[in-house]
Amino acid sequence: MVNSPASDNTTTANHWDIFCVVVDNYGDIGVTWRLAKQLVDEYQITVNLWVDDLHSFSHILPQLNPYNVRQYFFGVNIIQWNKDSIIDFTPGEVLVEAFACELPSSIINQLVTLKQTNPSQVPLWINLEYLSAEDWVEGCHALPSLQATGLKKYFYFPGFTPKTGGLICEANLLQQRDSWQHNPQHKLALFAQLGINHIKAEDYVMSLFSYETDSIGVLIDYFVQKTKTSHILVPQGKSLASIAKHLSCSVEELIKQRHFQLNNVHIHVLPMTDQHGYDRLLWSCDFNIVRGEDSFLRAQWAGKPFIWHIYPQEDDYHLIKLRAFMKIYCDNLAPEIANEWAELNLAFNQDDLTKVAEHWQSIDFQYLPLLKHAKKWPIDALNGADLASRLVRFVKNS
Ligand SMILES: Cc1cn([C@H]2C[C@H](O)[C@@H](COP(=O)(O)OP(=O)(O)O[C@H]3O[C@@H](C)[C@H](O)[C@@H](O)[C@H]3O)O2)c(=O)[nH]c1=O
Repeated sequence: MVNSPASDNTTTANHWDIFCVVVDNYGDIGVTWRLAKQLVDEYQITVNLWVDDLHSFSHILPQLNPYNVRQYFFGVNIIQWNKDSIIDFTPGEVLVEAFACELPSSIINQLVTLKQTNPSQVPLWINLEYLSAEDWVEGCHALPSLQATGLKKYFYFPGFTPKTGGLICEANLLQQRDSWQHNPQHKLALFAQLGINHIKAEDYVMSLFSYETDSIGVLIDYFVQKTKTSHILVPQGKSLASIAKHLSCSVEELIKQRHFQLNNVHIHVLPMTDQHGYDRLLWSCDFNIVRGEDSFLRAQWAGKPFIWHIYPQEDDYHLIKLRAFMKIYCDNLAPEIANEWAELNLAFNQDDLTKVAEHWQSIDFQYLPLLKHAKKWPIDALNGADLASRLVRFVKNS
């Protein structure tokens, strides 16, 4: 990490600006932060990452000072913004508006003026959309939309097929994961670093980063009945409320005590770490429960079986997205395992506790084929090109 502060944002015309509004939780900033780091690291692009909420950001980048308007980490210029604070914006080559966050009118006006005076200098304006495995994504990816101002904005859809914008995955990530998983000492060292010294290499370890759901209690009860020692590692967040409810204690107690034991089950409350640390946590567990968009993808890159607790949307639209993903994930999986895994995910997301218990047990018995599938999946999902490389190519060809 190079740490010399960016003095201002008057970087070369050849820079990219990424704008992010933190709607909720960490997914919006999580995705844009990964993309910004990768564009710098692998494509030597100068990137300004404009973020409205540095407090949320600091949960996944602990070195960040939430009160500093401009700072520089991993080669990325991080700039705090709100509609009124943008006075010295210099357009670069590309302007990424993440997840339809609205750009300030001052910037739009600047682009309109540029179009009139120097059209070749107008940055390529891209709206980076949320990830979905639905079929319609292919047809909408990379379409331009003419704005009332005469400017053109392109819709960039990440996705799981060659005709979409791809998936964020750094060039060497899967090799790094393989060498990490090759030696069990890596995971034990990580657990020790997180303050847990008594996990043995053969223990069953699950990470849990979900929204609130009573399904978690069902899984705890399942592990309690088993003779094998299990550890549930819970980064501090929304899952704790459900654990506290199940254990009839308070979230504060969980956070204070950090370790709870029920028979052979150990529940450990972890601090949130940076993304690098979180990836390694996912690589180190036998099973991961993840959520939202970014941790969902990182669980896939971990090559381990997982449950996706999808971000809830109005009219249960999220279940359509969940089904679309499961359909492609299960494509090369034996139908009886695929069915159990899909039913488990549906039940978990719908708080259907009886079905969670039933399908979790089946999945537990089918762990090895599911693991084999999870290991192979990233190559199928990436289709030869990750999101950053497709995005850079898209910019070059536009
Ligand atoms: C637990 C943990 C997570 N993280 C990171 C991983 C991810 O980048 C980020 C979590 O983001 P997600 O997994 O996407 O889940 P999320 O629930 O935090 O974010 C959600 O926000 C909503 C507004 C969006 O609509 C959703 O699609 C989704 O993005 O936090 C760490 O860096 N360290 C940690 O210790």
